Amino acid sequence: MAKVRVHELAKELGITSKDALAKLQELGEFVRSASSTIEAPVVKKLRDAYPSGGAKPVAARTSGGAPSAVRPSAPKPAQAPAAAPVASVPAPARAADSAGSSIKPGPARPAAPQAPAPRPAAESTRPASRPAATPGPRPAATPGPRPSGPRPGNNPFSSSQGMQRPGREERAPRPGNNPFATSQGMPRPGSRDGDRPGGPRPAGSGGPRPGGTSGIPRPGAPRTGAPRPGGPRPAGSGGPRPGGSGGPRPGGSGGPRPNPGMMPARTERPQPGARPAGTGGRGPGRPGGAPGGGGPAGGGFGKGGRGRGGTQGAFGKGGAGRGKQRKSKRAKRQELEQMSAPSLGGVSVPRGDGETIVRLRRGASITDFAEKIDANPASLVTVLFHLGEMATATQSLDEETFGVLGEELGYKIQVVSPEDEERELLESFDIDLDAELEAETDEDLEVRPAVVTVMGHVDHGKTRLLDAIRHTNVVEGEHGGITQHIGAYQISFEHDGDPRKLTFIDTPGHEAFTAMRARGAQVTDIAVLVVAADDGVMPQTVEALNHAQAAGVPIVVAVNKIDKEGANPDKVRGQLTEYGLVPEEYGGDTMFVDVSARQNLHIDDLLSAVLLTADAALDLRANPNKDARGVAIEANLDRGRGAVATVLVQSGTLRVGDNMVAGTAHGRVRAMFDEDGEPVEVALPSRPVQVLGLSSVPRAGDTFLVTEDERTARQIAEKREAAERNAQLAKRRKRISLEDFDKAVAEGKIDTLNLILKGDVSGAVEALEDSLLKIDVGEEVQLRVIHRGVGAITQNDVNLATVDNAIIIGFNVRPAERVAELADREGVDMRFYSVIYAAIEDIELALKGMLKPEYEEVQLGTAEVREIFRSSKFGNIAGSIVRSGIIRRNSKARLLRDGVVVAENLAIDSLKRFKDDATEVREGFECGIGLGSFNDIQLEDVIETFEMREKPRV
Ligand SMILES: Nc1nc2c(ncn2[C@@H]2O[C@H](COP(=O)(O)OP(=O)(O)OP(=O)(O)O)[C@@H](O)[C@H]2O)c(=O)[nH]1
Repeated sequence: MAKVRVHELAKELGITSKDALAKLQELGEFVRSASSTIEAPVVKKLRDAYPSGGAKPVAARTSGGAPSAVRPSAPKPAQAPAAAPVASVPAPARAADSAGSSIKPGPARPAAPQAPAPRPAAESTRPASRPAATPGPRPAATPGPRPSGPRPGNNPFSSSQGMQRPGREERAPRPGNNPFATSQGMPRPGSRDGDRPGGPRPAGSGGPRPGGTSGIPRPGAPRTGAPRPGGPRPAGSGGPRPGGSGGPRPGGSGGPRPNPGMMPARTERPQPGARPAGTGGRGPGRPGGAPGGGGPAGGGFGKGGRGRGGTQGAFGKGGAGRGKQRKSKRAKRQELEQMSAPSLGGVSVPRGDGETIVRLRRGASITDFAEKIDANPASLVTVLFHLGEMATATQSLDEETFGVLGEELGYKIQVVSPEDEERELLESFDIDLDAELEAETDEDLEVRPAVVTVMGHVDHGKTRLLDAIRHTNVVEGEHGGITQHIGAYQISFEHDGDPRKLTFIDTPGHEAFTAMRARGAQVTDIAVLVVAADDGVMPQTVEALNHAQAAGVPIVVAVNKIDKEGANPDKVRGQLTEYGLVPEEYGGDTMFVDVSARQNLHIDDLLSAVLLTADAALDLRANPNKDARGVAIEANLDRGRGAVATVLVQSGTLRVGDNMVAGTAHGRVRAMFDEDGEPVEVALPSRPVQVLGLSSVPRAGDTFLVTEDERTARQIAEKREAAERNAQLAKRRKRISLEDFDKAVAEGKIDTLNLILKGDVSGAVEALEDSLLKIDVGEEVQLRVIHRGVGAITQNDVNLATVDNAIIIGFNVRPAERVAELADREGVDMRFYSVIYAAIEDIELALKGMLKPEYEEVQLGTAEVREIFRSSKFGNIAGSIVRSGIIRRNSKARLLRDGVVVAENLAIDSLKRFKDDATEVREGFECGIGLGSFNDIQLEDVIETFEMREKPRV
């Protein structure tokens, strides 16, 4: 939003630019040239000086929040204390009081109470309709201009204003609160602040980093999520905390209205090509961000820099002394760009050309995006809000949300997928697994044993069957070792006269299977589905079946317990036909083998069936002549031996002494053991072995690989850990939800709505499924119930939903506590119903793209305004005390006066505790609140904050 330039205003007032400039100087406002822009209060001053001039309210033109371009004259000889309420508090007093109030009483109070009559010029932004609370006349109403005399005002930089005190000589230096004025300042015993170049504390000095360097980009430096030099940290915010304790954080506050004209704080010599400091907190395309570090301690919240400063008081501090002269071409250009930048939701953001690709890591936040496009994160939050999505600047967003935002702004956002992330990670270590596989020829590949998982309903004999199979091992007993459970084992047996091997995952049940799949590990080649012939198909049979089918793994059915009375293998065959497993003898392609695990009946037949199915359906070959790659099956921490992991080699050969990384664990293989506890020197593809020597315990399903040296392994592990942390953050948002299902379909992301149905009784689940399947879904989408079951929603359900992007429907059932947490972490949408029709209606609406989320307002907290710090640059800052709940930055807000809402649709644009940016401030504490461009704040106003939360459907 453009600000008024001197010549424009002069024209409006019917005077020449020269006159206007002269008058401004007379009024104590140094403005460089006729084309300089001026701030509302200065405009007001000039208007007041020419009362007959145009009466168009200029404040409205600047109310859009554009930062000030006022060039206050510097240095000023003396100034009024009116707008600098707490600057004169001696430093020790501030320190002593640091735990409590940031708004000091006593001598630090503004002089306003002494001068109730005229209102400061800055208040001219107040809507005219408001009843004037001040009884005295406003300056504007004063008949006749007062050309040169000092007048009450709140411009701390103006030499010609200030509250005149009786008995004081007008121009004599007086103790004031502008630490940058050469001729004033509360004398401090022993203080040499005034002598120090750059003021008492260089602006934004929050730590040891020189402000100048904070703007230097590091080309090619990978971003790990941590703040870095050249990143979004604002000028001089050198504090160790991300975001800097002193400076405006990328969250967008702290430097709510940065001054475009100012150069980076503390950057005496701007470095060519250096990124302007203060990126995080500044407006699009603006150079300075100079308000930068919140460092100044001039007021309750900060002090000024040298020579000139923005706000004294709450957010106050000055920029570098010579900023004015240093308004570079770039600064001007950016100012111009900003003026012409399109705005959405009242904010200006730099736009892409629709082709610009922005790559973001998983778990990236608006701040990360803002950094890439050089925008103000707070503006992006606003834009996103106008697009119907709510997020804070630092909250991790999912790809879809970024997509919406990017599209609006003309950027193509690519969120790096987990696979790409892993690939890129490995590529950075010169490891390219895909290229490795592609380069393999038939000569390199050798047959490997199939990897089998046994699944089935509880008590149908999985464990017993695994035992029976293990005992068929023809080489068993050769080593005389004690058989032990290591999570997997390999057997050798003869099939059609050939010696063959099979590897069994020895953790029966589909839990492990799904957990591994959820981690992207496809370990199993074939599933053996155990069904007790006397019991038939049971809920977990179906669940296991669904899991195997979802993974596209061929199934062999073991009809167990045929020795038992009442065993009815045919019934099992018939039942499973209904689930798509048609026995060969019925003309299907699934092999059914009747066995008795207890009596060791037909176990060989079962193994043959597994082999035949594997040979028929799968190409089981791998290259053994390379470094090993594989998956961790299970792991535990052993007191004596440290981390013990059972890994399955999938390709290559694993050797003792190899350096390996498994998930986020790394180390050197100290020793390997097989399932008989025998030491192993080498492990070929499909061979499970127990490995000693890892730094920590990997998770089941973590992939492992052998690296050239230990350092590489460690670095990969560390990077994976960082990536995982980020991914966790991103997952907190829903993967797929009913509300955005149609959007996902429209974007071609999915074409099937996968559902998992859980209910309290099977009748209800069936009824629900029947009704759902009857919904006319149209041609573009499909509805698939990938699993249904009776009972509470389990971890497995969530895992399955994670893998297959499904939504869980709970009918009269709830998830266990930890399951709800898991779902939340994984971003799985769970919905609960107690009326079937409600569920059907929601699904129907979702399929039609008509299910919109419902939001309700939830109050977060209230704060009472106790002090108002006026700043021509940042607008008014409400020095407040939190009366209830919490005040959170970026949250929505409204302003109440005497219980009546006087302003809606506000946002906590900036939030400070003392000089530091705060994310939130709790009840009982004081803080400085900036409401963006909204300035009509009065003492005792109540700022109420709230957020819109999605209403759960019932
Ligand atoms: N008669 C008979 N009983 C069997 C057979 N197989 C297993 N059982 C018995 O069935 C019971 C359950 O067997 P498990 O092997 O523990 O079953 P599971 O499926 O592993 O059970 P969970 O681990 O609880 O899921 C045990 O008492 C076994 O002895 C069989 O072929 N015939």
